[in-house]
Amino acid sequence: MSGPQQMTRRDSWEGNELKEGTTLKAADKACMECGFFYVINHGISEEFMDQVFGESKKLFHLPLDQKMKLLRNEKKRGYTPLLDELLDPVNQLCGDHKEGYYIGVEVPEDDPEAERTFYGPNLWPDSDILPGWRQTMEKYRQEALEVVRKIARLIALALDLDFDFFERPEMLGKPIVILRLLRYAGQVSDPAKGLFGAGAHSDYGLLTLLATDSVSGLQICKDKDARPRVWENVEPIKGFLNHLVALYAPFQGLRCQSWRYVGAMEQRSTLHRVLSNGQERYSIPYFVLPSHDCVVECLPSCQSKENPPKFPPVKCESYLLGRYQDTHADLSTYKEH
Ligand SMILES: O=C(O)CCC(=O)C(=O)O
Ligand SMILES: [Fe+2]
Repeated sequence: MSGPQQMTRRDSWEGNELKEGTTLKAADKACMECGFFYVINHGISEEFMDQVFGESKKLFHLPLDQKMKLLRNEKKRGYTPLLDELLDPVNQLCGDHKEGYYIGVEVPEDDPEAERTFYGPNLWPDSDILPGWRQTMEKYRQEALEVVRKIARLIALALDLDFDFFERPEMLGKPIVILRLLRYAGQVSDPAKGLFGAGAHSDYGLLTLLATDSVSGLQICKDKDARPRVWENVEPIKGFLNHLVALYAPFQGLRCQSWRYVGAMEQRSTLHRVLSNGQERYSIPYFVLPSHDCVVECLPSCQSKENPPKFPPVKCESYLLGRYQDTHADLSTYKEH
């Protein structure tokens, strides 16, 4: 039997016991009702978060030709220029008004694992230009993964699974993680004209941990099928500068069909987008997916004869690859650079 009491006994959140499952219930409710929740007291210091944002800013403020030398490669690592990504082709006139930088799991070129689609060496800015940059990002990637693991335990318990369900080797044992630095340049969004900081989309993984600065812009739509769609602001929380937003992205079968929001979203995480108000804005989503070979299918605790799986099983690697191909510009577009 798994449940709140077991979580209290076996684990704690940085020393704060999960009293009578209060945190568990809150996370469960947040996932059920909207798929987004704030995470505070997560153990990553405010000072370090400031450092990570500071380093991100330094990278984006490099001259464009230097950033283009780090243009994303076939492994989806490196710099993505303004307009590179088009998340909502139906409603967007052009790509997102944001630039980004992808950092994944670091696997040396000569390691056989580097052949995996989403593993391999990262592209790092020259340490003469940005000293300590790589170390800061690697440290953040590590610390954020620990936070994700803890949240995954809560979600497992909420789904009535063993608390370590997501820690199995094919899941978060060898996860695909993608740390992405983002900068919204401040071009004012205008939905009526099809101009967005980031077009409406659902994330693709198991969980996204999103760090934002204090500039507004993120919005969610709890029911993507409602017409007109209702968009709600996800404001940075005042008084808790150092917070993260966790987006439970119920990756295909990791979703629980009996959960209201999953029913509403059909298969993906809560729809969200970014509208820019003219101010420069920085954010750092951290996408966590299971291993390449994980066959993602409906959880046993979420199906029955009356409620059979809605989607066929899919391999994590193929699914993610498809989503990237659908949303990013063809690399040949940048050939002239
Ligand atoms: O910048 C944000 O707040 C959200 C970014 C986002 O949704 C994404 O990159 O998937
Ligand atoms: Fe997203």
